[in-house]
Amino acid sequence: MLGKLSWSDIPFDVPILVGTFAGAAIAGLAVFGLITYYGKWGYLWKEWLTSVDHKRLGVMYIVLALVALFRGFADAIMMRSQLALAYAGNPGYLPPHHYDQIFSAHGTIMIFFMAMAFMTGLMNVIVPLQIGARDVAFPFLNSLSFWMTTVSFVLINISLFIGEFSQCGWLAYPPLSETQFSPGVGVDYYIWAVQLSGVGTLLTGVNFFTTIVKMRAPGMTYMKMPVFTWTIFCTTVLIMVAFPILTVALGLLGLDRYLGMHFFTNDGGGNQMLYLSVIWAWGHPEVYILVLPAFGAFSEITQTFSRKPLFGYNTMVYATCSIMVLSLVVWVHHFFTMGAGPNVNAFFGIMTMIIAIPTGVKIFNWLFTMYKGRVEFHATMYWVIGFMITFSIGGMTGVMLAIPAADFVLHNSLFVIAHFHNVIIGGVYFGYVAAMNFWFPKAFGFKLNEAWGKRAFWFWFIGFYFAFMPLYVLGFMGMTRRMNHYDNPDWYPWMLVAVFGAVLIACGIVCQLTQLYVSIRDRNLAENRDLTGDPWNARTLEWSTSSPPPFYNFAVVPTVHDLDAFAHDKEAGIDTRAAGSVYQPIHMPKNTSAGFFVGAFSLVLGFAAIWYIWWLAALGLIGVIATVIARSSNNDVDYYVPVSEVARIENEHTRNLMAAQAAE
Ligand code: HEA
Ligand code: HEM
Ligand SMILES: [Cu+2]
Repeated sequence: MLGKLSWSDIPFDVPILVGTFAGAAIAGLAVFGLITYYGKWGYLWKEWLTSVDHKRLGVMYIVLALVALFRGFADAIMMRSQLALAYAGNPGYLPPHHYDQIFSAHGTIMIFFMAMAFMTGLMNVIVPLQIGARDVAFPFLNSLSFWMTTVSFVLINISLFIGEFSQCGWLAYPPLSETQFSPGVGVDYYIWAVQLSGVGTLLTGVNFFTTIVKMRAPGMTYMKMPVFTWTIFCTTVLIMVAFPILTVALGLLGLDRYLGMHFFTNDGGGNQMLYLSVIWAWGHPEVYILVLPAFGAFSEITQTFSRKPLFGYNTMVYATCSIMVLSLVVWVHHFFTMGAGPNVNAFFGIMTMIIAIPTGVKIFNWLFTMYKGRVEFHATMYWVIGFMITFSIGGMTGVMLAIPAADFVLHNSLFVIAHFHNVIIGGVYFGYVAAMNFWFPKAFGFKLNEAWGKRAFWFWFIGFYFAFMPLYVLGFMGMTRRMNHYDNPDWYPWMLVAVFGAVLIACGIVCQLTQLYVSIRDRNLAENRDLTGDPWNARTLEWSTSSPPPFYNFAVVPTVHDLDAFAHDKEAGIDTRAAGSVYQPIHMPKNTSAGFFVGAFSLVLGFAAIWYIWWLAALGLIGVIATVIARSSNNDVDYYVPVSEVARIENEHTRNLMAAQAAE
């Protein structure tokens, strides 16, 4: 009846998990109780959970990302403290099978649910506004993508309390991940969670690609598109090229596990090396999917806070496109040691090193943008400057790894771990946090507190160096990755430094939470409110509408005359909002619960398939198909906002604008 599921799969004997479960249950009940107490269920359901508004979906993605950050960081601090203890005969507090699940969950969650969700959230909030559109091309699909991502994250968290998670690292290499060596449900949890979220990401890629190609405001040619939109454009291309590869790789692994096929086993004619090639053909573009939007955010922020147009817009665009193309031809650098031969390794090594050129172009463009600018050292700029320093170091160590001969020594060592946290934290995470500080007033109408933002920055920045520089040293000393205990006394002091760094990062996260709390508390103070819609005197279209923007974004679709459309209009004295002009009724999509239900049924399908509960899996699948049919046969999906409503909202914004001007 319940497939493989039985009481013994609930880990009552692991105190950490029971404690976590109790904590999560209490927190969940508290949230549930508060929403019920304040009678907010209706509001939450109608305005948020069933919303197809890109801005709201974006905010929900970022909330998901922050939750994933806590979960991923909890795993990280457990690994760091284990390795600060588990030395010279002391086994530490995490048995190997648990430790292995932790690094696998940490990597999977941080990449798929922290970084990807954060990035998708940012593109949702910003891109349609930046190109002068009223929504994305396929609003319902957007909601569906969000729910696919969310249920996948739920699925991973279920694995904490029912069964186990994969012990095979964030990419589940066979043969370890085959049934023979991983007979439990851990790898199946991994496969289903990543597959479902991958579907969501692919749909997002198609959606935003179409949006950018088809829905730019009149006059916005490709070379007048804001840099952030350019980076998202390249990211969506990479998503459309790379994510199907991931789906196939995991699909084949799933066939091996579920139907006893032999794609990646050594017997029966399969070959595990094939898996490495396929998974990295997705995996390497994936890291650029994450970092390109961060580059876009840095470009917007640097030009705004340097009070200058971006230095070298054209080269920035060409550099982004070259990185996009090059990132598709370097994947073999992840398995130089596999034995493809010196010629193959040389080709991929050289291609990898070439990426340093367009990336360097970008770094120098940002520096020249700041050069002779009136740089305002706003909290947001701290993250940008911290990024330029940290990312350059991480990029250089990447170039070291790109030398096949050097990689033969460094592969699988902590040097690699140090390299990629160096680029991911210094590049991706710093970029997203900078973007959040920058665009927060646009999304909510008030600014984030600067003092706490700076404190968060310093903790993260210094904490990063303490936590990860020791790993470079340890890598040179020969310490391999994914170790759960060791005996070498020379390694021990460096591990203590690393755990100290992780504690500093924890303080950084606490400061970020405090920043959010303080900003929400003080949101009505005059200095925090953004009544103008343009708090930073910025250059692109999203700042030309109110903060937060009305649900239709623009009452009158703006016409673009130049690069940095809004800056141009401000200088030319053009009233971008065309206030007083005759409004037209606005065509908008209606909210729908279909995305939520497809997500919910997918969760049932995934969970049931993991546990071999086939009748339930069938029900889940039928639910998905039925919801899709119901949605497709529903013609009542859109409506027109009447002119009177538009005029009311716009007049209110005009009043705010005038009040703000009078206050100045
Ligand atoms: C956002 C994520 C991100 C980014 C941007 C990068 C960027 C780069 N990465 Fe990294 N990498 C990862 C994430 C990332 N990587 C991950 C997650 C792994 C490991 C996964 C795993 O095994 O689990 C990995 C692993 C990895 C390996 C495999 C190591 C191994 O397993 O043995 C290699 C080898 O070539 C490599 C190389 C590079 C290079 C050359 C760059 C370049 O793009 C860097 C370019 C940037 C600069 C060089 C700095 C700025 C430039 C200048 C200031 C100009 C002057 C510089 C020069 C002339 C050198 N990376
Ligand atoms: C916030 C601070 C962070 C700390 C302290 C931290 C710490 C760690 C540690 C200790 C490991 C295991 C190293 C080993 O194999 O011995 C690890 C692995 C990893 N981390 Fe992080 N990490 C952090 C943030 C991140 C972020 C933000 C990401 C990605 C967005 C990330 C992605 C990964 C990945 C992909 C792995 C590899 C997992 C595997 O081996 O399969 N980490 N991290
Ligand atoms: Cu790579």
